[in-house]
Amino acid sequence: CVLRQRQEHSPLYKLLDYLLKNLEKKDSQSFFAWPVTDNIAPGYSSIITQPMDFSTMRQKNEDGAYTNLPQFTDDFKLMCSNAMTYNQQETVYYRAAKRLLHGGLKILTKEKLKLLAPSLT
Ligand SMILES: COc1ccc(OC)c(-c2cc(C(C)=O)n3cccnc23)c1
Repeated sequence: CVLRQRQEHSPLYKLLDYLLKNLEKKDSQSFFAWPVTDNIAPGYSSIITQPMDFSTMRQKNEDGAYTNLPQFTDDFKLMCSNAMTYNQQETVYYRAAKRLLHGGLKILTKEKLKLLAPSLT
């Protein structure tokens, strides 16, 4: 059998993996861990045309689909705004999304992060 060369991960991959772990910690109820299904959220797939969740973001990072930090940040914002579109303002999901968005953007837009090599942002 051909020995699979262990793929070295790029600096961007490692940064996004680190950021993902920290963002997922903010979702203590795992509302954003997996894709929202029409079973748990009636009509979801006809209202939300671009679904996004942490497991999809993780898979995209594994696949090398992110080539810079803004692409990753866009998916994070999409995930939160989907929840603030589908769910009414007074729901636990809307509030969780709003909290996650603000807490997450603080990490993602830190000046320190932007000082990283320009190729990462
Ligand atoms: C109550 O337990 C769970 C478990 C997983 C969920 O989404 C992956 C959700 C969930 C997550 C969402 C979102 C993110 O809109 N949602 C909306 C309506 C009804 N349920 C949800 C809830």
